Amino acid sequence: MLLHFTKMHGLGNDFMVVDLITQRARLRDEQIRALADRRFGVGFDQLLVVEPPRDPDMDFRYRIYNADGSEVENCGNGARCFARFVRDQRLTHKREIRVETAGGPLTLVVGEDDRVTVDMGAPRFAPDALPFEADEDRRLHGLEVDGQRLEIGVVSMGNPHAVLRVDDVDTAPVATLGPAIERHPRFPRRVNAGFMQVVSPHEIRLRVYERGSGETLACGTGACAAVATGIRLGWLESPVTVHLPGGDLEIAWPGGEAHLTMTGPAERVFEGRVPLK
Ligand SMILES: N[C@@H](CCC[C@H](N)C(=O)O)C(=O)O
Repeated sequence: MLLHFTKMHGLGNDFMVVDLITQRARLRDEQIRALADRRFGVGFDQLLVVEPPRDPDMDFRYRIYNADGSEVENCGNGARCFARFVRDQRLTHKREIRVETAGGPLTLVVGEDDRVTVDMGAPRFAPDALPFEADEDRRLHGLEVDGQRLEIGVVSMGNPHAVLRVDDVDTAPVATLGPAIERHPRFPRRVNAGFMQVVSPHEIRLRVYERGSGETLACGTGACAAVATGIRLGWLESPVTVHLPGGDLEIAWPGGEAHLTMTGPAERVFEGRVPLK
């Protein structure tokens, strides 16, 4: 069969978006990996799938797969693209859209300027939420990686994140430490690894080595995880502008059990049809 898709991106974190409401398909892991291939396939960091909701209070089910074929709980940049997509495809006319994800419900709000604000829920710092094998429930945890002792924050934004503060993101060893943190045995379901440079209380620079996709130009949940960690540790104050290699996100979090909001762009690139082998 030929699968109709739309290529989109949020700050260069790129997606293949597939509507499985008006077309029928089942995508196996190996098919997702083949489609994700940047030379032989469509090429993307994540595949986003639009499905009918299982919960009648929701508008859609939002499913997310990494380039390695693994299904994941949440994707922040993807959530903004998802909101643009369902409106552009006329699957809804709503500006406030409720979606169910494997990591819990999300609310997506499309502004008049087409920027999308996502209610990302409350960050969860309990190690069991990721999960992370911790000796104690602390704000910073020691982690031995490649013979070095790192101090990391751990936080779930529906999906798991480790956050490491660095002096300069340009020289941070993201390509070597990133995969070592991602697959560290103390993270049994692997983890996304964020490298954060604090510029001022309202501004950070961030690079993220994503679980299942490698380093991306931007990571929405990673930006939320870094800001939540920085505010909890007293390094940052809400709101915070996050400078990622692909552009900027605005993150606000009043603290405690309050929800984080993330605002940024969502761009459509092209549409196509690809054979499903
Ligand atoms: N790009 C994303 C996160 C995608 C999922 C992540 N790689 C995971 O495995 O949890 C974002 O914008 O949040």
